Amino acid sequence: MSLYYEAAAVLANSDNAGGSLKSRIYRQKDLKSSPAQLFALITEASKWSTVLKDVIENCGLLAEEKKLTPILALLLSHDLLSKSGVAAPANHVLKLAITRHKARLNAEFTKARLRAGYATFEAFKQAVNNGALEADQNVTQPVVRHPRWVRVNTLKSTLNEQLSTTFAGYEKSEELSPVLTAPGSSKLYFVDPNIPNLLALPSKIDLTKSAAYTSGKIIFQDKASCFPAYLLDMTAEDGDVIDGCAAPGNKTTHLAAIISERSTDEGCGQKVLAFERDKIRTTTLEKMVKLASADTLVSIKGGQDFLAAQPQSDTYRSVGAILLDPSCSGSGIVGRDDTIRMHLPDPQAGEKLNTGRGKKRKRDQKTASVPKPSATLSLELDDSVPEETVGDDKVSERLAALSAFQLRILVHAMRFSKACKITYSTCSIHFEENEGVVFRALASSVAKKRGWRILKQEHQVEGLKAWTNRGVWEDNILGEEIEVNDAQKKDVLAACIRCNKGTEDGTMGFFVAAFIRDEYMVKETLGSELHVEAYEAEEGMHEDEEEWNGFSDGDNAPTTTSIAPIATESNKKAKTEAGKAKKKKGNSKKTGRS
Ligand SMILES: C[S@@+](CC[C@H](N)C(=O)[O-])C[C@H]1O[C@@H](n2cnc3c(N)ncnc32)[C@H](O)[C@@H]1O
Repeated sequence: MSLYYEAAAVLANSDNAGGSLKSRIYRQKDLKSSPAQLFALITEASKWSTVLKDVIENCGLLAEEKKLTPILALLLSHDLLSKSGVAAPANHVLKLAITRHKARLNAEFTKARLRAGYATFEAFKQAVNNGALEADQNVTQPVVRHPRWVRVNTLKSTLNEQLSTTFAGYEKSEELSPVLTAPGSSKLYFVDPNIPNLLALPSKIDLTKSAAYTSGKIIFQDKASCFPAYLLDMTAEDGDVIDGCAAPGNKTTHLAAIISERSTDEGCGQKVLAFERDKIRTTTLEKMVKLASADTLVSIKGGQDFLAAQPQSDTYRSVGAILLDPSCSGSGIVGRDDTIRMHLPDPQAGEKLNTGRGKKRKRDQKTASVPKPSATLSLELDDSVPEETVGDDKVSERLAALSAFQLRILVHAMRFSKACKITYSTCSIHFEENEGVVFRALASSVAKKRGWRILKQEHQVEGLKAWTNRGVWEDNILGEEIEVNDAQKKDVLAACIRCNKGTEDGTMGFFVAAFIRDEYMVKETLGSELHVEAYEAEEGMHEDEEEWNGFSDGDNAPTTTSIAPIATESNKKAKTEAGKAKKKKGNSKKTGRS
């Protein structure tokens, strides 16, 4: 089969294969053409497809050449009109079918160029490469696209080095908005003001082949996804940090980079302990950690369930901070704007032209007509490694199960003996998985006993303190068992950080909150771990928490959640304990004890 038949088969997708264009091509084992050649032909032809559609229709090509389908006509005319020429032997049936029309196609192409206002082919080509002919560029309001966020991996490079190498020749934008509306692959960058070493670039910039990307000096990571590691604000005194849900490793490598940047002699030897329950995703995590040169700082707990880690074990005695980014509904995830659109010629266009009525009139009618939706093929260009695996259309029915799991994993993190900082994040937009989990965790007896509280906005790291999009409240979700007074509600919501998708911030939908506790509470609870365990058993904490086995386990996930109720006798006891602790803190302050 020739290159053109193979490309047409991929595009027609007759076997209804899912996935991006790349995966459709690379999945085919019996291809005669090289996958790279197929990919290049399809992507290049798609860029020109709005022009070629008109050219082919105006020539009446499809009415005359019954062997050609709209897709074949488009691919062949692309190659015929480009310098490369048609890649087939001179007597090949497809080559004969297209070259017969070379003169007319050329003439129509020249007319199309002049109509579009380009004096030379080179100028026309440049405009096409910059996406100037994309349908969405013709509307009066510029299209806002999700930017390509690039984090400079400071374990291997610096922002300045990247600006003077990978992004040399790029223009600096002082605002994000020009990057969001920049056509095609314009060379423009914006230095993010909230997260250090983060750049925003126009969505279609392809850096996948750049040396910086292939060598791990830059990492593609959405801005919002950089919040958790940055909000944790690790210092050399914080000891080790656990990443409880690590694959594919964006936040793990970010944590490693922050630890390394801030390391002092005191912090020497600080580690990231990266748990990943899924064995296949562990492989991705390992690759990413290695590529980022974070392997000396990260100890991967591959195939291990964070919930099975014993918080009081000596192994975790030096863990002072925990980052938790558990599985969620993924409702905040935005598809990358890597879709290519192939505008196909109308097979009947030529027949209309040949009915004897004036060609010009027909052309005008055709130009004015709205293309049928079926005449455009849309394909995702690339597969990215999703941070989230859950992609289920029954998600709304399962929010309760997800939030029960998220609460369980967060409360588990709160049990670690020396941990004083936790960040909890999701790429979900649902209250149930976000603020709902935060309020429930704060109301748990573990949080109360161990002195966990929310990290208020005013105490957050500079770049995030300034972030204005904060937590939201939804009535009738938490249920009567959670008592939240207005002042608590206000404080906690102000401490929660939200990102919305499709806004001028250019982020995905995301949520993050941080919890802290004072070191004196660590000492208090360390001194009485046995008491704490007994206390939690008495509270029935472990029995109350339900197991969430993930969507892959079928439909047996629980649909309800239960947590330790807030207004019980035992909670009153917790309040008394907290009161005692407060008193002790006051005393310790007086005595100078830290
Ligand atoms: C949202 S993704 C994490 C994305 C990651 N933090 C990043 O930024 O690249 C959640 C991951 O947690 C893993 N996971 C879920 N439950 C877990 C558990 N109990 N222990 C360890 N890993 C878990 C999932 O397999 C999945 O890879």
